[in-house]
Amino acid sequence: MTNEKQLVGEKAAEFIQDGMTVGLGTGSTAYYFVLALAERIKNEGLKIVGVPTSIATAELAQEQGITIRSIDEVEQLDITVDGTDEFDDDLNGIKGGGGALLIEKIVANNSQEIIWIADHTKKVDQLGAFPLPVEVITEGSQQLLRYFEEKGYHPTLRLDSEGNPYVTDHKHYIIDLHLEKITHPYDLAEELIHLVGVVEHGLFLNRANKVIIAEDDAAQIITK
Ligand SMILES: O=C[C@H](O)[C@H](O)[C@H](O)COP(=O)(O)O
Repeated sequence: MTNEKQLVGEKAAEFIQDGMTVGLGTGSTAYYFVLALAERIKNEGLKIVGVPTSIATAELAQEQGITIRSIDEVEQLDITVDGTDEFDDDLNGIKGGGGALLIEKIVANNSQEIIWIADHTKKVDQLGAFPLPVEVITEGSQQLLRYFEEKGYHPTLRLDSEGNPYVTDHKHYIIDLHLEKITHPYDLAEELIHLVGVVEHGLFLNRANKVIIAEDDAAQIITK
């Protein structure tokens, strides 16, 4: 059986050119991109700088011998390759299932081109079946949970494998909103970002330029 995540990760690595500064996404699909990029660096002598979007990706990139810099050590990025939890026909998406949405969004905002890589399950007609992650500061998180409950957003505080609140790389909590259908993503994004205590949310709207998706055992490129 085809490993779809590996297929699209390897395809995305073909888009990287010598001399580029490259945003390195987070998650089980981005993992394969990082491995494929490291292969190209070893085999072809590409000189690239990677900007990781999480501690986990920074560690992986270092293990693989990729030169890394933080987002504050580069002026801007040529390209970012990242996974996604869902995306629709407009290439709007939900990200943050792996808890890395904050730096992923900062890196995305400073990238000239953004490619998402996805197995076939990630394409949806309407966003929302995947719980929408909202990164919040720890203090006041109970109040935000109550607010979301009252709004009918069906919030849950994300827990780690031991049942404790999940803590992000930047020491925040994540509240997942179980919305099922997001009919007005731009309005929701606007509401969330203005709530005091919310650091960032996982709606990535009008950001990706391309999605590489696995369909029928082949990598298909969807361009905006
Ligand atoms: O926080 C995690 C990121 O947004 C990931 O890119 C997203 O969750 C997709 O991850 P995966 O490729 O593991 O499904």
